[in-house]
Amino acid sequence: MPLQSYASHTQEIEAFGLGYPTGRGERDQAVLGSWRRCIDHHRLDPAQTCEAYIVPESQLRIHQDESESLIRIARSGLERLYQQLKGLDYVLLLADRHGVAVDFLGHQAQAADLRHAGLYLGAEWREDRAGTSAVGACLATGEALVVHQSDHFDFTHTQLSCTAAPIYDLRGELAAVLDLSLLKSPAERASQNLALNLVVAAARRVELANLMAQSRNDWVLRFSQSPDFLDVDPDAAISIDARGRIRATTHAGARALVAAAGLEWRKRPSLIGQPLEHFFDFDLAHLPQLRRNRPAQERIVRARDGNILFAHAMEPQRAPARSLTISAPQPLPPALGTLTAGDPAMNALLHKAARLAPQSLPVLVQGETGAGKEFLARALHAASGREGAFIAINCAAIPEALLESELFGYLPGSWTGGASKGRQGLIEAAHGGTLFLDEIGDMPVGLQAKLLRVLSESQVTPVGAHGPRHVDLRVVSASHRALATLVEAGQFRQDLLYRLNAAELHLPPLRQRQDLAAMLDRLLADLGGYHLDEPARAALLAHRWPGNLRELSNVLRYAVALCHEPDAADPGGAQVIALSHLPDALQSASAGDAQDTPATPPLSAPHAAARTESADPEALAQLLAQCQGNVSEVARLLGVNRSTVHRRIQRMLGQRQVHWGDGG
Ligand SMILES: Nc1ncnc2c1ncn2[C@@H]1O[C@H](COP(=O)(O)OP(=O)(O)OP(=O)(O)O)[C@@H](O)[C@H]1O
Repeated sequence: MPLQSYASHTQEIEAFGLGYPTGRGERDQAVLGSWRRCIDHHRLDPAQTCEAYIVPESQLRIHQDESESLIRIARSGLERLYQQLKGLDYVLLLADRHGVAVDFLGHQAQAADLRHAGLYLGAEWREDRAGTSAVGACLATGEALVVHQSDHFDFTHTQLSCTAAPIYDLRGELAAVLDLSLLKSPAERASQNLALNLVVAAARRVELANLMAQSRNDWVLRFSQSPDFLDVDPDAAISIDARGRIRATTHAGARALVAAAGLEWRKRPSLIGQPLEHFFDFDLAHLPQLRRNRPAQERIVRARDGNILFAHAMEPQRAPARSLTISAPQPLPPALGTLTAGDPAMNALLHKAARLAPQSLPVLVQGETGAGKEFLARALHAASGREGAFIAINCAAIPEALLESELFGYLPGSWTGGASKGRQGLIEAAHGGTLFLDEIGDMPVGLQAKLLRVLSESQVTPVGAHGPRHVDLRVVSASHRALATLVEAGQFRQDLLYRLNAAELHLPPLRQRQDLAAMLDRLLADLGGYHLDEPARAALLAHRWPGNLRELSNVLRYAVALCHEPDAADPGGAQVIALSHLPDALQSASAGDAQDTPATPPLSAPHAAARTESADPEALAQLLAQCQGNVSEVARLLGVNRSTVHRRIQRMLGQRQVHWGDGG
């Protein structure tokens, strides 16, 4: 494909934007998809050119810190790939999920040219900033692709040829992009086919290495279509916990599981936590037969859809893995240290949190409901050294009409329902401190634009005020919903997401934590020094904790209350919690079933009727009355979070209005 002039390049994209076919039939669909997003979604103008942007050094360090373990794991794979391509002038970039190049391998002799072209450490290739590029389009679609010369949206980059492949984390989320680029390339797009194969294979190997590094205490099952490559270069891998449930997968592993269960990829449920036998005709007990002491040709497994694969099972390493780092990790600040009892993933997350705490960088905390997102936000504030207050606001709990005045405040007389003296908003109240935006995914789209302005300009304008006021804020936000999915559905602004998630912390669900036993002891000590007998401990350890730490805390408080009752089995009322003190669901779980049932304390009839998502409105109303309108108490009794209760109340009120209206 010959190089285009600035004028014909701009014309082609503009014509495409207006719905005309492109002059070049050979344009790849993935490239055209990116052009469409650049025009319709990012509102970029092909006539406007812009040099590559390199983030400042201090920001680059934060991006590198966030991707530290990935960079370490990816490094040897990148170096191998770079060596394979030596002499061909390729540059290798590892970009994080924000599109910033956090690692780079290229000719130092060409450093100035590479930096100028954006093929350099710190270059930011997000689609909304740089237009169509291999990194940006790969981040937007999660698919590997080539963006060759005039495929680039911005004329500035049309000398480059770039090929990128996605790297997914163990939860199946896009974590990074591996990019192989050339400053000068042959005109033919097909010249990059080999680069595409190489980069896809390298990304797969990085995912495999990541899974191996993080699954030392689990079984790892690696798959291949052919026995010859099984032990040396498998296609996919999954890890399995001691109860035979999927703990982690590579991207190809996830695809293999979805195919094995005969599911459609787009409609797949969460794979993590599912038993192995949902996907294959064997279970945990069969894994030792798939170890390497048998020839690869004999290690055949059958998927539920009838497909045959070759498998290699690697048993958990019993001895704790020796740390690669020479120095001992720094102790955690006390506020953060209390959130772990030794789980390796939690420890790693908290060390990252400790590095982020003193910075003003916005942090997005993700995790299942009850996993401790607000606890972590408070600990980040405590460890930040910021002198202002910690101000928390639950965006799901405040009616939309009030949320704006709550956040921004208002001047006297600016609205009829307001206090006569006006009121300071929560954003201003957090000046010098931390603003915690809980359930940020529920913020109305109109307010999202206003919040974006506050974050980008550090200024807030109260309702009715003429001028803005400066605010010094640290924003921590949280959501149990995947915000990227909300962005795709048009319910959350992408530019706001980029403002909020400069750093992301993913809290592991309690069922994946290895410190459950120690957490039990710690929480019981905090409750006044209680102990568990063996059956009770076994039942608690076997439970799956769908409500996470909130559920655990409720169950323990319930058990503590019961173990004080006069009890024939324990006449002395010693502070020992027995199986009979636990909620019924946990007692039956200890008999081997009901693993997925939330173990909230037993409920009375209205409690039970109010508990399901399609809750009986009358039962919910009754429960609210019993708790004198205390939503937190209702949430505690139902074992759900406060925003769920608020959502149900709103639904209940809506249903009632319809009912009354019907009745005339
Ligand atoms: N580290 C912890 N130690 C002890 N209890 C905890 C811890 N973290 C959370 N909890 C318990 O879980 C409850 C819920 O915690 P938190 O509000 O931080 O969770 P969350 O993830 O923000 O929940 P939601 O998504 O429902 O808002 C707390 O009220 C507390 O009882």
